[in-house]
Amino acid sequence: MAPIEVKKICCIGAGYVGGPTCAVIPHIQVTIVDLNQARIDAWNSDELPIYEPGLEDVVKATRGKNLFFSTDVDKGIADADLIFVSVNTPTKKSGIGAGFAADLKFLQLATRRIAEVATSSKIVVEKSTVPCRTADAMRTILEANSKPGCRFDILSNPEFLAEGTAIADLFAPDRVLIGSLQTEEGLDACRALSNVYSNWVPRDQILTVGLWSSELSKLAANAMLAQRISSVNALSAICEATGANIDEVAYAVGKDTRMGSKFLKASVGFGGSCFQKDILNLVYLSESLHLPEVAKYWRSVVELNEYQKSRFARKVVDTLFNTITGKKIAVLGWAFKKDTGDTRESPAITITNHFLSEKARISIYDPQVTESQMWLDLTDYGDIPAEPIKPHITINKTVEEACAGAEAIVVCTEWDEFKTLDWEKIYANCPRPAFVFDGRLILDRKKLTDIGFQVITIGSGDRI
Ligand SMILES: NC(=O)c1ccc[n+]([C@@H]2O[C@H](COP(=O)([O-])OP(=O)(O)OC[C@H]3O[C@@H](n4cnc5c(N)ncnc54)[C@H](O)[C@@H]3O)[C@@H](O)[C@H]2O)c1
Ligand SMILES: O=c1ccn([C@@H]2O[C@H](COP(=O)(O)OP(=O)(O)O[C@H]3O[C@H](CO)[C@@H](O)[C@H](O)[C@H]3O)[C@@H](O)[C@H]2O)c(=O)[nH]1
Repeated sequence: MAPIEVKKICCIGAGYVGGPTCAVIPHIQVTIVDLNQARIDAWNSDELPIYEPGLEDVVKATRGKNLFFSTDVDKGIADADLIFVSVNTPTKKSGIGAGFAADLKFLQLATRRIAEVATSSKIVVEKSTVPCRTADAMRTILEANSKPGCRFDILSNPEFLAEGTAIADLFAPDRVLIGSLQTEEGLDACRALSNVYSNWVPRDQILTVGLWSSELSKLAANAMLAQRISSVNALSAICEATGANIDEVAYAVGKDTRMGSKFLKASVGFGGSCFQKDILNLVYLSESLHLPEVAKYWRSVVELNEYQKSRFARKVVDTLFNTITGKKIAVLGWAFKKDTGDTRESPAITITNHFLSEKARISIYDPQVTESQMWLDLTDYGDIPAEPIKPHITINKTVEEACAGAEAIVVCTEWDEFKTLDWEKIYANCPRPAFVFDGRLILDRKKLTDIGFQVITIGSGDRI
C-alpha cells in the first residue's frame, strides 16, 4: 500500500493549543476551525486572542499562505485528510465524576461532527488531553455514524507545550508522541502523522507507541511534573520552620543527575489549566479501576497545592498582626505564570479570595491580563455577585499605583519586570512597617531588606 500523504489538515479548536500548534506546521495547508466567532475573528486580526512570546511573528508569516482560521467547521472537516481534535476537556462540574473526571462533551461533539460531515477517509488525531481509552469511544462514535467508503484511523498525539514558551517548545520539542493501534492501518496512519512532524522534528524524537500508552503518558507526565512542585513546596514549609532555604535545598537535590534541576522551584502553588485537571483525571481513572491507594497518592499532590496557597495567604494575615481587614494589599501578578495572559487556576485568584474573605482592600496589577478577565475570575464567571466585591478591589495599570499605600505587597506571578522595579520609590510610598511577600522567590531579598522592607519569602526562615 502507498504511504498516506497528508495534504490538508484541519484543527478543531482554536485555543491555546490548536492555534500555536498548527501555526508552526510548514508547507501543508492547515485550517483551524472553532465555533467561537470572536476567537476566530481575533486570530484573523492584529490582536491575537492569546499572548504567547513569538506567536505573533509566526502567525503573521503563515496566515493566508498555508494557515487559515475559520468558523466553517464542516468545510474544514470535509476538505482535510487529517484532523486534529484540540478542544477543551475541562473537569466535570456535575454528574458522575463531578470534580474529578474530564468532561468529554466537546470532544464527543467534535467527533460526531466529523462522522456526520466526512465523505472521505480521515485520520483523526486526539490532541486534547483525555482519559486513557478515550480513542475507543471516539472510534465507536465514528464507526457508528460513518458513510460507506469512509474509514477513520484514530491516533493519540498529546501536546506537551507549556504556555509562555509554547513557540520554542513547538519548534524544538523534547519529543513528539504518537500512539496508534498496532494494526497495519493504524501503523500507516502513524507514519503519515510522523511524516508531517518530520518536516521540522528529528525522526529520533518522534516516539511511536500504542494508543493507550500515549494517552496515559500525557496524564503521567503532568502528574509527575506537578508532583515535583508539590514535593518542593512541602519542603518549603519545613524550610520556613527550620531556617533552611528552599532554593539551596532544591539546588543541592537537583544537582543529582538522576533528579535534574527543572521543576523544583518552590512557589505559591502551581496553576494553569492542566496540572490540577489532569491529576484529578488520573485520580478518577485510578478509582474507576479500583485502585484507591493509587488515587490517594495522586490526590495528595493537589491537596498539597491547595495547602500551599492557603498557607501563603495565612502567612500574610499572620504577619500583618493577625488582621488585614480594611488594609490595602497589593497583588502583583494575576496570570498563572509569567509570559502568558492565561489565568486559569491561577494561584493569585485563590490567594485574593482568601484576602477578600478577610475584607482587605486589594489592588491588582498584571502586565498581560485584562481587567475584564480579572473580573471574570473574581466572580467565577458570573457565579459570584460582583457588587459586594467591588468596594474591595482596584485594578491598576502600573505597579507603582498598585503598591502606593499598601501595607503588604504580595508577588503571585514571577514576571521578570518585578525584579527590576524601583523598589526605593515603592518603599517611599508605603506605610511602615512595609512588608513584601515573595511567593515566587524572584526578588533580591537582601536589597529589599537594606531598603527597609520586611521581606517574607516562601521557603526560608527569618534569617538571610
Ligand atoms: N493550554 C495548554 O497549555 C495545553 C497544553 C497541552 C495540552 N492541552 C490540552 O489541549 C486541549 C485544549 O486546550 P486549550 O488550552 O487549547 O483549550 P481552549 O479552551 O483554549 O481551546 C479550546 C477551543 O475549542 C473550541 N471548541 C470546543 N468545542 C468545539 C467544537 N465542537 N467545535 C469547534 N470548536 C470547539 C472552543 O471554542 C475553544 O476555542 C485540552 O484538552 C487541554 O488539556 C492544553
Ligand atoms: O518549578 C516550578 C515549575 C512550575 N511551577 C508552576 O507550575 C504551573 C505550571 O507551569 P508550567 O508547567 O510551566 O506551565 P503549563 O503551561 O501549565 O504546562 C504544563 O501543562 C501543559 C498542559 O498539559 C503541558 O503540556 C506542559 O508540558 C506542562 O509543563 C505554573 O503555575 C508555574 O508557575 C512552579 O511552581 N514551580
